[in-house]
Amino acid sequence: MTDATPTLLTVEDLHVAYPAGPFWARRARPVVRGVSFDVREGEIVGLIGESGSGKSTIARAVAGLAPVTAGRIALTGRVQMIFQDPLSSLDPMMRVGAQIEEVLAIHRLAPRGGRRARAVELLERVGLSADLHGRLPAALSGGQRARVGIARALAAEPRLLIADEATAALDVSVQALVLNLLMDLRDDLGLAILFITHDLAVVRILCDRALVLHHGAVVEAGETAALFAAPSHDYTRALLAAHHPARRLHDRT
Ligand SMILES: Nc1ncnc2c1ncn2[C@@H]1O[C@H](COP(=O)(O)OP(=O)(O)OP(=O)(O)O)[C@@H](O)[C@H]1O
Repeated sequence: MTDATPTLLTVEDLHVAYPAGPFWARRARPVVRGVSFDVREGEIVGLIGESGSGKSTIARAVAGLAPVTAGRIALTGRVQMIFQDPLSSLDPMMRVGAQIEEVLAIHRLAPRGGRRARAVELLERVGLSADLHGRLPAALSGGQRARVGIARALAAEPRLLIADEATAALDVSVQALVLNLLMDLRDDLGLAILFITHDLAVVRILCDRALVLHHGAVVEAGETAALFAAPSHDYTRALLAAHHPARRLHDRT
């Protein structure tokens, strides 16, 4: 990563508020308050923070799916999201290959006659065999479904992937394989990834940089190694301590 690496996503002073209260007294409840960050090509950026801190809302805002009340989002190229539970994001009645081909058709990224071959290529790209093309999602393992979710996202040829707790439901060993796949995709395609997670161990392995969110605001941001080694904000220290009982004991003495 150099200064010349292109920036794919710029978020500036983002504010998001959801409608709240009864219909006769509607008001806006702010959940993201003045968040700014950028993501460069080939960079994996972690978004961490407690439940309800606004991580998914920021992801949805980048994808154009949240009620942005102020700020600016500038995105170069397409963004695709991958979710924790591919069973709910994949169509249970549709064969895996057809779901990938559907994305190719929507984005006009392969001629009708070439879609099947491209879908198989994408399955193989994520480490799945071509014969999964004709299977229904329910016939796959959790790890296979996670890979199909990634293949489907890749079909749109995004430059940025947003992974919202995408590996949280997987066994640790399967999770490691999927994280390796994401790192390979970053290396091979220059894909940037915004990775939302509760799991600080995953952030440490995967992310170049991380942003710590607290009540809808970024309280700390920096390179992952530096952030973990010397957190400067009390909230980050608390977050790290909660995940590292040994550190907490050490800090008490
Ligand atoms: N569609 C919605 N309408 C109203 N409020 C919402 C909506 N989506 C989220 N919220 C609220 O916005 C706040 C931020 O939620 P968000 O899902 O962004 O947090 P998060 O950090 O991703 O949490 P988690 O880690 O639990 O997924 C929460 O208080 C949540 O209840």
